[in-house]
Amino acid sequence: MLRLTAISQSYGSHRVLHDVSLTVPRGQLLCVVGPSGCGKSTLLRTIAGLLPVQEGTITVDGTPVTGVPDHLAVVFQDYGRSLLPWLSVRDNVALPLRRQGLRRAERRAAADGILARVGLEASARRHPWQLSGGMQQRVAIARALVVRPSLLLMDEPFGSLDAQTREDLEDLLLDVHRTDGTTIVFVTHDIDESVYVGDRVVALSPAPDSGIALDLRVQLPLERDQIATRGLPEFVKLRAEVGRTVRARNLS
Ligand SMILES: Nc1ncnc2c1ncn2[C@@H]1O[C@H](COP(=O)(O)OP(=O)(O)OP(=O)(O)O)[C@@H](O)[C@H]1O
Repeated sequence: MLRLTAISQSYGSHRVLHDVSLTVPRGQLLCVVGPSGCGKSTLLRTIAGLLPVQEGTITVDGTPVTGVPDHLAVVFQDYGRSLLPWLSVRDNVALPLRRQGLRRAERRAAADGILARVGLEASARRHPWQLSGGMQQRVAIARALVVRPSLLLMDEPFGSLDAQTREDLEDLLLDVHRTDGTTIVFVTHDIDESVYVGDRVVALSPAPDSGIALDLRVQLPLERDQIATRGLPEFVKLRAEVGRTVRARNLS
């Protein structure tokens, strides 16, 4: 379980988060929405231990976060820069396993298993620059999953992909979430996407509030379908509710 208690973060005199408290139960897929500059990435980087906590506390399974937590993986939007171009796809995915002391054959077998999972088994020997953007982001997701993270943080991971690829990766993420029960915090500026993939949607307010404007449970069937789910009255209602809250607070 991830627990944030009274978190406040500033850059100099610019306060970005104020008194944010949030509990994310194990296995939940939480989406964080809000306009550019409201602090979504700051929240994610703070949870990841990449920014020091200035005020408040963050715990993962009861342990305070003081650096990068164990069993954490992060996927950023910029897949192009996150992969090492001189390594094959398989070696990119296997890289995080070096720290776990696994032998080379074990690392490769684990990487191949995850690559099959994300539909890239045929590309294991290729290099990232030989792949499309969507395939590169699949590699980045595979590299995050290979460590079997208990907490997966994603910062607009599909933001720069075309619509079809984006939908495919949303469904891949849902499959991972359902199968592995990984706790996921997923930042997006796309309200539709947040309702489609989320178990829960939290909207952040920009300054001066700099807090949580909305915290909504998504009560949609677990089996989601890009066409059918988006046409459900409940989906339309939730999307409107998030959109109304965001607009009422001038969040987008
Ligand atoms: N390293 C930094 N130094 C100073 N100010 C920063 C830094 N990083 C972010 N900011 C500022 O903090 C605010 C929040 O930024 P943050 O990136 O967390 O927002 P965001 O909601 O993720 O935005 P986006 O959707 O554009 O990625 C912005 O006003 C931004 O300019």
